[in-house]
Amino acid sequence: MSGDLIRVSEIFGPTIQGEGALIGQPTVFVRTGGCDYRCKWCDTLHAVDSAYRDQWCPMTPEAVMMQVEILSGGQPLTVSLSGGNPAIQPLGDLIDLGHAEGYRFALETQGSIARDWFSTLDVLTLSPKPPSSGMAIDWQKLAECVEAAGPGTQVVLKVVIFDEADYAFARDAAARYPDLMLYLQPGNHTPPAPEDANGAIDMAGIMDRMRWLVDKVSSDRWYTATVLPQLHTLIWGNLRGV
Ligand SMILES: C[S@@+](CC[C@H](N)C(=O)[O-])C[C@H]1O[C@@H](n2cnc3c(N)ncnc32)[C@H](O)[C@@H]1O
Ligand SMILES: Nc1nc2[nH]cc(C(=O)O)c2c(=O)[nH]1
Ligand code: SF4
Ligand SMILES: [Mg+2]
Repeated sequence: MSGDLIRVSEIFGPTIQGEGALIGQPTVFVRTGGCDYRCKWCDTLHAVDSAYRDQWCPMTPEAVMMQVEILSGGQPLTVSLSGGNPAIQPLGDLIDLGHAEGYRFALETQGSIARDWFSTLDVLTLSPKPPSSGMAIDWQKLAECVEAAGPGTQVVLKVVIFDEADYAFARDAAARYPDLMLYLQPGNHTPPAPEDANGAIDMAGIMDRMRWLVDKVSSDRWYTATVLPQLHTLIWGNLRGV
């Protein structure tokens, strides 16, 4: 048995990756519990708020990998590590175990904590939080995450956009990292309450925001940005475990 225990909120799939660089690709999710942020609009509070920690399960890397193998039918695919903030957890051994069996690993984090094992990931999505989140950006920490990933890991940026200030923030992020792909994702202003597993969603409102975002990117001639909705939200709304 190896390493420290990983605090797991849920493991589910296979489903498709609904966001960003790997959108549409089959994946199994490992969602860790606990986060150093409290974004106003977080859509995953059941993996953030410590009121739900009794639902989080400490697991060995071997136990997590066994669950991933059962869900994937033993056929290697990309494992998506999310949270909460998965950077809080000791995930290096899990990544090594999975790699030995042909699995790939993508991780989503806000960029507040850098880990040396970022360099063993296949894809690192950094999602710095814009003003609407109520969180303050630490550009130095984000830079440490990019540096920790190194040349062997594909690093991309993904920014959630609710309003003009968020859009300006995304432009700033793009200017700081002109060589990284940047995904703009319209915010879901109707995120689920943690106790509500099937919450309804204001799809028309999200699509209005998506159109506004496309119009802005087009009229600004911002041709290096990629605008994508949360595909899983379009398909399943706020349903959990998909
Ligand atoms: C739930 S977070 C977990 C990983 C990490 N804590 C982070 O924020 O990147 C996964 C992704 O969902 C995005 N997200 C969270 N709430 C959202 C919302 N209400 N609308 C759109 N995207 C949201 C986050 O910005 C992040 O890119
Ligand atoms: N299908 C699907 N795609 C996702 N992309 C990012 C997710 C997340 O909550 O981190 C997520 C999720 O929960 N489901
Ligand atoms: S950083 Fe991610 S998981 Fe944490 S509160 Fe913000 S959106 Fe939610
Ligand atoms: Mg989500």
